[in-house]
Amino acid sequence: MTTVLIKGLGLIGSSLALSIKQAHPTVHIIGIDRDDVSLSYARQQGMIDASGTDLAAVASDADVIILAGPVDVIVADLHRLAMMPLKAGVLVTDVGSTKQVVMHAALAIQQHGVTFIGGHPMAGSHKSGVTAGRANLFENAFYLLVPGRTNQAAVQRLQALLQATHVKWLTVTAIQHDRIVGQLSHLPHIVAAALVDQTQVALADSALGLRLAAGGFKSITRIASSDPTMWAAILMTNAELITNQLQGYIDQLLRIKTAIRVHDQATLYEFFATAKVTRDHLGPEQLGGLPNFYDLFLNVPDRVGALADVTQRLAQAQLSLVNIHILEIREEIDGVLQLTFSDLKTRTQASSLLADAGYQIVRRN
Ligand SMILES: NC(=O)c1ccc[n+]([C@@H]2O[C@H](COP(=O)([O-])OP(=O)(O)OC[C@H]3O[C@@H](n4cnc5c(N)ncnc54)[C@H](O)[C@@H]3O)[C@@H](O)[C@H]2O)c1
Ligand SMILES: O=C(O)C(=O)C[C@]1(C(=O)O)C=C[C@@H](O)C=C1
Repeated sequence: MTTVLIKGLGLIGSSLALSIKQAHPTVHIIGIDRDDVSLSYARQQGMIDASGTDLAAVASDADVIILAGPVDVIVADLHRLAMMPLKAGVLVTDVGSTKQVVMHAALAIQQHGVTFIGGHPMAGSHKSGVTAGRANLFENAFYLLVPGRTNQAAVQRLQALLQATHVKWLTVTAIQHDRIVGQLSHLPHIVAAALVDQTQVALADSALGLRLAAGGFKSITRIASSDPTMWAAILMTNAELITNQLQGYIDQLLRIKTAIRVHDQATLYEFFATAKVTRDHLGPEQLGGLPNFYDLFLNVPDRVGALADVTQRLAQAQLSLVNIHILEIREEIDGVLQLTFSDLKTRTQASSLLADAGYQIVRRN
């Protein structure tokens, strides 16, 4: 029997537990968390088979250890694991959002012959905690691996364990990881939080203030609802790269500020036009899109029952869906629904059916 230990049963830890159970129902999962309520919930939901609060008490039982707490906790856990007896052949991995600091902390267990693979599923949510966990959270997302000198067999062992995540595996170095993810994830979280905080202060004297926020403000600031403990740890463990990237962003804002002040229409046009071209090419398929499957993207109105209407129509016509994903739903504005089919014929039939029912097809690929 394989025993998997997951430390940190929040959004990511519980989602991994669910997907492991899906592909390997006989795997014995032990969950560790400092929060007893999360552990009871996870046991009730069948995400885990056993629970504990002390890493030292159960670490030596595990064939695989997944560290899924905030990055600073992952670092501390790696240091503690280096002092504990572990099973021969144990595979240790993490899910932290920064990798250089984690890989450095893993050196101690690696020196004891333990296999460590740095990991980071590039999917998540602004919601945190065990109740937000979903087996399909990572579907279509990139799952970045930093195997270092780990052999390919260990990488394949991890990928087989996490096969039901349906991710796209990608190997990177820790520095590559932190630079790219710093720009694509860490910086945007700072921008979102800064905008919310600054707006709150700027409109504090207005009775309406933030209540008037519409689609634009809400879509750019969704991630400002993320967990502050997790984000403080991320910024502190990727500080140098992020401060440089933040400076690049501040420089860009200052350039635009000047263009606005001097009424430099050409610069302002260029600013928006360049961003539009880049963003338009980052189509929904790059946010998801199962390889070798057939996607249909359609606009859905922001009204109760729209999602149910689409799925019911498909079910009545016996058109099977592989996956359904809401890419964007904004209040009072159409959202985009990604429907994935296993073959072209079904996708073509679904496309005609939904177009006939009045849905606007955005694209097919
Ligand atoms: N949220 C995302 O979008 C996302 C995506 C990819 C990776 N990550 C990374 O995954 C990790 C977990 O993030 P999450 O979103 O699941 O966070 P979360 O807040 O949902 O879960 C963290 C869990 O760890 C537990 N915990 C915290 N400190 C602990 C300690 N000292 N001992 C025992 N348990 C402890 C908490 O009780 C909680 O259940 C973080 O390192 C984060 O950077 C997050
Ligand atoms: O979708 C979200 O809400 C996320 O914030 C997910 C997100 C990100 O895209 O920045 C957040 C942190 C992770 O390390 C990876 C993914």
